[in-house]
Amino acid sequence: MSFAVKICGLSTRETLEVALDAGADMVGFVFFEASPRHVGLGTARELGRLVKGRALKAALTVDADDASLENFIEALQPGLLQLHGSESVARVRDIKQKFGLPVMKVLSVATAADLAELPGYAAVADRILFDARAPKDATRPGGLGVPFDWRLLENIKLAIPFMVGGGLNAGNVAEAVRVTHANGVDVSSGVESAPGIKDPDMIRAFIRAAREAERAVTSSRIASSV
Ligand SMILES: O=C(O)c1ccccc1N[C@@H]1O[C@H](COP(=O)(O)O)[C@@H](O)[C@H]1O
Repeated sequence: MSFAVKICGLSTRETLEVALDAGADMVGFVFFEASPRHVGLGTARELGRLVKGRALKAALTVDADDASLENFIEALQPGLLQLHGSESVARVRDIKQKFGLPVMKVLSVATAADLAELPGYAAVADRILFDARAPKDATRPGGLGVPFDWRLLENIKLAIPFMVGGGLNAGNVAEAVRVTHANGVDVSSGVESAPGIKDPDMIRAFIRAAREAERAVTSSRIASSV
C-alpha cells in the first residue's frame, strides 16, 4: 500500500498550489459551515478545477444528507468522500452505493473502546482515518489541532489503508508514523498560522517531514525482513 500525505482544509488558490507543488497526494476541502476552513460551492468548483489530476481531491463532510452530498460532488468532483461525522456503517455503505465514490470513514479516538466499531467500518469503507475525538462542547468534530495517544493503534492490522490525523505537524509526524505504521497522514491546523489560515512554509515543511518519515519506516521494514 502506498503512503499518502493529505493536506486538508485548503481554501485559497495560493495555498492549494503550494500543497500541490510540494507533492501532496491528497488535498482536502471542508464542507462544514461551522469550520473556519469551510468552502462554498463556488470556491470548491474553482479550486477543484485547479487540481487537474495532480492529487486526489477529498470532500470532507459531516453527517451530510444526500442532496448536500450531490451538490458537493457536483462542484468539487472529488475522488474521495471523507465522512467525518457520526455516519453509521449502514450509512457509509449507502453513500458508497449511491454516489459510486471511494469513501474514507473517520474514527474519532480517545480510548481503546473507540476502536470497537472499526471492523464494521473497515468492511464497507475504502480507507480509515483515525482522528482525535473532539471534546463534547467542540463546535466541530475535527480540525482542532489536538493529537490522540497513537499507541492505541500500535497493533492495528487492517486489510484497507489507514491514515492518522489530529494534531500532526512537521515536528511530530515522524513519531506518529513510526508508532502507528499508518499508510498516510492528514493535517490541517499543523500547517496554519491561525485557524483557517494555511502557511506555505508550514505546508512545505510538513510534506518534507512526512516523506522522511515514510522513508524511515520503509527502510526499517526492509532491514527487519532480511
Ligand atoms: O478542519 C476542520 O475544520 C474540520 C471540520 C470538521 C471535521 C473535520 C475537520 N478537519 C479534519 O480534522 C482532522 C484533524 O485536523 P487537525 O490537523 O488536528 O487540525 C483532519 O483530518 C482534518 O481534515
